[in-house]
Amino acid sequence: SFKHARFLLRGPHTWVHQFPIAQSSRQSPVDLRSSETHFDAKLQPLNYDDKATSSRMLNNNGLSFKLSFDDSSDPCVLNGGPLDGDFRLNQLHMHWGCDKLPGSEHIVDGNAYAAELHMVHWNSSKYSSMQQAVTQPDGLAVIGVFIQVGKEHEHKELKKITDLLPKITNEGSKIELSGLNPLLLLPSSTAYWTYLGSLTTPPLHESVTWIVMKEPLSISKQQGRRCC
Ligand SMILES: NS(=O)(=O)c1cccc(F)c1
Ligand SMILES: [Zn+2]
Repeated sequence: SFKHARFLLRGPHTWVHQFPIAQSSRQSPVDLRSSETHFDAKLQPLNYDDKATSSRMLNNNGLSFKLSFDDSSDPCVLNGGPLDGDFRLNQLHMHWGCDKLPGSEHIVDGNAYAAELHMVHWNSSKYSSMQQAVTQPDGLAVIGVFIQVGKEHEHKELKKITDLLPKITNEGSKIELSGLNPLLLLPSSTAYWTYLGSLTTPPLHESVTWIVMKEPLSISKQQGRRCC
């Protein structure tokens, strides 16, 4: 939201003054060290029950974009994986760097990616809105998908988003985007890491079950240039 945008400009090291939770126990992002992960046979495959058709793309803070979904009617529902119950897709957004600077929030064995897509869902089995769920320890599930700049391979569904970026360069500008299928934004491999964490930006609520896909998506070099 706008009121938190100014913290993004100051950087994470300043957040602890306003948000002491930044020093707490389940803060995200983390460095995912494969040697410290373990296979959990109880984990189910991720499942999307339905595919959202309508969404609104917004340049939410001049630094990034947010694609908001209508999670009241025709919800896009995620379940399975580490989740108990249904989680409705509320918004998706991306964190990116610029040119050679990586922008992913999670890193894997110390390596960062060019960008990271976040698909934010709230627990509609237990709560009645995103606003109510966002402060609860089992309130949110965020799927993180790493993005690397590939050679030719342009990810079709992601292209629907990056092609629109030049149209929302100003803060607060909005554009409709219908027919996006979040399922197609997931990589072909369903392998994922999962851990209990938090929002990665203020207000840093410790309400997120993170599901980080192991396989990155690729975007072409010129698509990546639109993200600067
Ligand atoms: N970057 S993130 O942890 O997905 C996030 C930050 C703030 C609000 C939100 F709904 C999701
Ligand atoms: Zn995010």
